[in-house]
Amino acid sequence: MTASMEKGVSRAMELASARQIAAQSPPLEARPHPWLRNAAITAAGGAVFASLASIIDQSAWAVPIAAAGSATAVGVGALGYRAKMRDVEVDRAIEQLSPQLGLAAPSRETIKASRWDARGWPGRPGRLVIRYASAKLSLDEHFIARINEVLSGQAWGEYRLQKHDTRRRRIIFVPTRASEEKTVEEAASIARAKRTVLTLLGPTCKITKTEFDPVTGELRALEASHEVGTKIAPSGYRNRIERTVSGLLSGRWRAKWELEKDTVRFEVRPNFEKNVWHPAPVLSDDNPLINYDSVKIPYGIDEDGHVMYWRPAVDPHMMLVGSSGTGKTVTAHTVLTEVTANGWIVWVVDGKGVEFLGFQDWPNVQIVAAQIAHQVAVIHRAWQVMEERYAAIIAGEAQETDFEPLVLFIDEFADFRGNLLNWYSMIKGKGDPTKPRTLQEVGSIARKGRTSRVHMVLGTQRPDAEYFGGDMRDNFRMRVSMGRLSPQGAQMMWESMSIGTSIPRGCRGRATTVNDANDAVEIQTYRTPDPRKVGPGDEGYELFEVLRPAVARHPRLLILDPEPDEVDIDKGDSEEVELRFHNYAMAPWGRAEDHPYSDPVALRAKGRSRDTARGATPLEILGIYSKRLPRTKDLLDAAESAHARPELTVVPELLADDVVEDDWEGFSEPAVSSPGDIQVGDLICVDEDTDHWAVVDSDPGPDEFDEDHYAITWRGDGDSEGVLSVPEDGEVSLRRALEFA
Ligand SMILES: Nc1ncnc2c1ncn2[C@@H]1O[C@H](COP(=O)(O)OP(=O)(O)OP(=O)(O)O)[C@@H](O)[C@H]1O
Repeated sequence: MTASMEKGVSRAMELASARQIAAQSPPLEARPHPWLRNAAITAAGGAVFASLASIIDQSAWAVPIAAAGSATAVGVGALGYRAKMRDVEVDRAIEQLSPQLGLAAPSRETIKASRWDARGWPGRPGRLVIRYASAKLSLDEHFIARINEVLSGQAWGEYRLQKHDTRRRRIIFVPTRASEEKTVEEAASIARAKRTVLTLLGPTCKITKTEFDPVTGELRALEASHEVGTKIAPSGYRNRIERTVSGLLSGRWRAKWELEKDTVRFEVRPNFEKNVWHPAPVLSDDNPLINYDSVKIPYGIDEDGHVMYWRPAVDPHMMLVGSSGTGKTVTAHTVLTEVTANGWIVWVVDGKGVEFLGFQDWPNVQIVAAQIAHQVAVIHRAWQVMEERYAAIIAGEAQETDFEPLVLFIDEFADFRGNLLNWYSMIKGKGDPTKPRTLQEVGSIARKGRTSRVHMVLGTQRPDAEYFGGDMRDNFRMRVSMGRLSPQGAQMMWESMSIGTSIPRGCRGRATTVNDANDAVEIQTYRTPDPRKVGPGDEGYELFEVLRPAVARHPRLLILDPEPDEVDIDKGDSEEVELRFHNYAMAPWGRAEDHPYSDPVALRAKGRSRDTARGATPLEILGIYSKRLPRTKDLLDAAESAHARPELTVVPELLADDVVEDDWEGFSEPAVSSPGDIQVGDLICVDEDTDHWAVVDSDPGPDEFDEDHYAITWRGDGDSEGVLSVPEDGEVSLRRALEFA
């Protein structure tokens, strides 16, 4: 990156005002201020009178006269010096105001400062009368604001307009009242804010309102009307304005545009919470037959604290997308705990096999399928429930309100799909279709599930066009994308190359979703502890008490061994019958309490855990575990049922902080690009010295403050953001998402 690129917006603003200051030549000639001479004459006069007193034999008066003379001399000197300082300050204001008043050279006729108050040194004028020559100036509606900005930039505090007499071309400013008085710095920042907004939104812009923090007195919001609706229609332009205003004022600012009304509100952005623990579920009724229509599942909050909800009766299925470590599973756990608190049935297909183990004995979770044969069975049975309910409605034997809702969670759908296809290729028999029916069943639930109250929560790393195209995608209107999306992922998820592409990577659980107004918004998802990983004394543990449903309405279930097809001995079939896909899909189910030896929860309760030392090393898996440690048969024993998961103790996951992420995964090697070629979603180096890279979050466009420059808005990995100004012929170091490189 070139040195000129490091110039940010604030520098552009400084330049803009520097240009004006440069225009104010020549400076005023200093006024004569003989304060030292006057003080000396006064002191000398005192001395003369003191000596005269002695001569005329009144020597008792000599000392008092000498003292009074000295004191008067000091007073004369101080007043004279103060007058000089005041004149210097007024002259400086005159010089700075001349360009605003359209004068080629500053003139002392422009400002008359009077009614000085003695607060501070050398005091401040209680009234400033400003005269201007051309009536044309007053036609510019920013005229007064600009003058006020210059006045606020002096060391006198803040002023307000008292009177503008356009006929006599005279403006009177007085200090703001004590109650509304701001520090010089605050006043300057307010003036700068107004000025920035006026500059960015053009001469038709009017500041209509300002709001201050009642406690600190700081500017909190500023509203404006404008007539540049067409110009600001592209979101990139609005983004640049927002970021420029934010860069110039203290704190993070955002803009709320009312495009139809041609108004905008700039306001201080609330701080986004980084960790929001899942609040206790709010329930009206936990009977699923009664609460069905009203259930809303909260899963996070936006930056203003508004809660985001999934309403299954309105949007039947939910899709959670996000790459590894973004918080997808935590959000799925949030949804699961809410769904079960409402008394709804939950079935889980745990694509990775370990993410939902902690919920195996959670009330109202009937089954957690961790291995592929069971997962196929769970999906098939959910599909069967749907079909039979559907058939019952068609036959007039039932109606929707008769059905208890069932939510099928499929976590890590892409992993599951891959495993399924592999597994199917191994068990597929003669006459079986080329692809397992399971995938069709998922599609079918997505399309028809709502009528029979069979819902899905589907999590996956990326929404692949191959299986989320067309219908399938449209049936998942409730979507959450966790973490930062690639531009292509954003197109798939949000039909926009930019939505969700600039989520800061350093903020776990940060996501994009759609709010009730159907706008895409950034949210912080709730954090729900995982019962498998969080034990007594750990952070979040006490939450289980409020999250765990008080009543288990639905019994835990197990998938039992599949039954082979009946053997036709007459036809000479061998006694060894291979299990086929349909045998697994139709495997019988039973209540967990009736099958303690197949129940992983019961087995775990019996305390069959792996020898920890043995589990810590991969040597055992390689079959070369040290003979010095006794080899136990626990693991094998635990697998006495062919399909029960033998082990629930899993080597702990690395903590998020321990993971050294590859910052550039999915991005190209750095290359040099011209600013006009930069796209939303590119990573650019915003500071060469610190090697600070950030993601571009809107299309680059002309820099309103600097001719022949591009302004590029960016967001960093934390909650930082900014705008980079680059000359049109300058260069930017860039990494592009690989699918676009
Ligand atoms: N909402 C959240 N608030 C705070 N921290 C979170 C949140 N969600 C996730 N995290 C942190 O991020 C870690 C990873 O989350 P999670 O396991 O849900 O990711 P994931 O997207 O499912 O990843 P993977 O696909 O690898 O399982 C969690 O262990 C937790 O420390």
